[in-house]
Amino acid sequence: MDYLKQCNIGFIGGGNMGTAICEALVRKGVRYSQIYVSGPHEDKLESWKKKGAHVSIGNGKVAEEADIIFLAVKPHILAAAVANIYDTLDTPSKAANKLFVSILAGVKLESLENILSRLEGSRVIRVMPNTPMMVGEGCSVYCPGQQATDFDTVLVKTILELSGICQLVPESMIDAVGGLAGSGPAFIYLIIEAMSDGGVKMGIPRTMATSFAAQTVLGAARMVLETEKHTGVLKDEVCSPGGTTITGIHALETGGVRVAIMNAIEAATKKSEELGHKK
Ligand SMILES: NC(=O)C1=CN([C@@H]2O[C@H](COP(=O)(O)OP(=O)(O)OC[C@H]3O[C@@H](n4cnc5c(N)ncnc54)[C@H](O)[C@@H]3O)[C@@H](O)[C@H]2O)C=CC1
Ligand SMILES: O=C(O)[C@@H]1CCC=N1
Repeated sequence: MDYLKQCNIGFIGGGNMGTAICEALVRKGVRYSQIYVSGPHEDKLESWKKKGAHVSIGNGKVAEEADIIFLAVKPHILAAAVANIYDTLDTPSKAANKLFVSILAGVKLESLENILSRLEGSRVIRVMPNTPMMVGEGCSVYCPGQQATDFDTVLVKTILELSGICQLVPESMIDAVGGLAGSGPAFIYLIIEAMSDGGVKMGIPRTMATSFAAQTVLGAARMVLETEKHTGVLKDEVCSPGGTTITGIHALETGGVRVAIMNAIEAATKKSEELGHKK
């Protein structure tokens, strides 16, 4: 953490996920004066600027000033975004200090290393974070590239663990983690919204229904993590024989909820693999 408070941290792309990672860092004591962010649109950088980050339109400044550089653009933008920094890091001595951290869905280490090969001596780590990092409840994984040092790996794990859990996984698992945990928050928002709709249908005011739904999801998640009981056991503890819950479970099973959720994670994983095959 000491190093994190001294180094400069860059974001090539300051959108939803870049913002979530930055917020996680700032909550733990990194200063906005250490943050460098770039993007093509001045208006989208305004909120970063107001908080005290250094903003720039081209990506060269971020590459030059930051020690750790998050690649946080959409996957199809990557090559253009990196090409934009070749002129800045034009000697091995400038590139050698740089650690790139890719959060891009689908893009493999091999492609990242190819794209960054002109920046001799640079290193890369592929990670898959999720937006709840913003509120201290992230779920991230990482996989180091060939040139990454032990220090780089510990550093990236430290950053991601500032805000939730983070585990090392083989690269072959990252697309599936993206489908489960990267995309997962959106699946859960949909479920919370549907629970809220159900509550409203049965007469609960909307604000109350949404907060009850969200707290119920939070409470159930903590029960799974803190009791370490099997989810089936926890479910059974809520279902009284002939009661309300098992009646609701029957309705869910009739609607194919398990299959729908499994299909969603399979589809998201396959989409991530597909993104990795596009150049
Ligand atoms: N949003 C999420 O929940 C997660 C996203 N990711 C990955 O994070 C990456 C970014 O996703 P989001 O933040 O959601 O997208 P976003 O669209 O919110 O942010 C992307 C940012 O890149 C900027 N940008 C566009 N062209 C650029 C260029 N040439 N140079 C520099 N910046 C440029 C855009 O102005 C925008 O601010 C994606 O590759 C995605 O796969 C990974 C995990 C979760
Ligand atoms: O939807 C996407 O492609 C990104 C990757 C994981 C979450 N959001």
